[in-house]
Amino acid sequence: MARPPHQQKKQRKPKPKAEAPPLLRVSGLRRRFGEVDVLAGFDLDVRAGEAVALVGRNGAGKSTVLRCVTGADKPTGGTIELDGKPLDERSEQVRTHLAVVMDDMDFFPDLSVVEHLDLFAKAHRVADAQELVDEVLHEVGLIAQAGQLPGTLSSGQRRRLALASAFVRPRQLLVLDEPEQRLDRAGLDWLAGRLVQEKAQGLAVLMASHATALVEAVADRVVDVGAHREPAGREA
Ligand SMILES: Nc1ncnc2c1ncn2[C@@H]1O[C@H](COP(=O)(O)OP(=O)(O)OP(=O)(O)O)[C@@H](O)[C@H]1O
Repeated sequence: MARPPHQQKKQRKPKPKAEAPPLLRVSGLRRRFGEVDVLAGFDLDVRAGEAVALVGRNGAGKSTVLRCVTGADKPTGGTIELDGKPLDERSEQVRTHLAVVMDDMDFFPDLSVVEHLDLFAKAHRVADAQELVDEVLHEVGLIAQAGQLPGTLSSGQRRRLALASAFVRPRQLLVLDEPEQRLDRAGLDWLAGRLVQEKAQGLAVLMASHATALVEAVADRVVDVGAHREPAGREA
């Protein structure tokens, strides 16, 4: 039986959700090399749970954006904020937000695969580091190579180690520069699945990529860096 009106629970309309502030906000980013403005006012927002792919021709400036975001390069102008704080603060919070896999990752020549991952996990004070390292080693297919030194790995295995290092540490934003490089078909499928899973867990992904299938599988938004500029050699 229906309750009299004064006893009925009020059906509250759900309040419209204020749009979450972006985890990463890049505003008016400029980077000049010599006489060339590689980036001339680049804007980008990336929200938690979102993947953004930077695409574009060779030399468009994709890695330059990522290098500025990770603090590896210093912009000529503009601002970069991570969780509302200027990136150049390099605060503990900012450092623990970012997991980075760039093109040119170096490894210690005298530390084995498992020692690298242990180092990453323990340096970031991960609880149950050993368990997580073991899980990730299995996941990236490097369990048989756990005791090998980086110099004895194939280039694809080194790429898997670089990716593994991002998955054994805390992170809110994953920055990946052409993560598809040197991965075989199975590796590409695994990576796509893993990045979709990262998003589902509320993490943000920013990657530069030339791999159309990976971009299509993972990215919520695709940003063509330097789309407004002519390819090298065609500029007036
Ligand atoms: N340290 C540097 N000194 C001078 N020029 C640089 C430097 N770093 C990058 N550049 C130039 O900036 C431009 C953009 O380079 P960037 O690596 O960002 O391109 P990209 O879009 O990532 O290209 P690719 O698809 O080939 O990886 C290129 O013309 C490059 O030569």
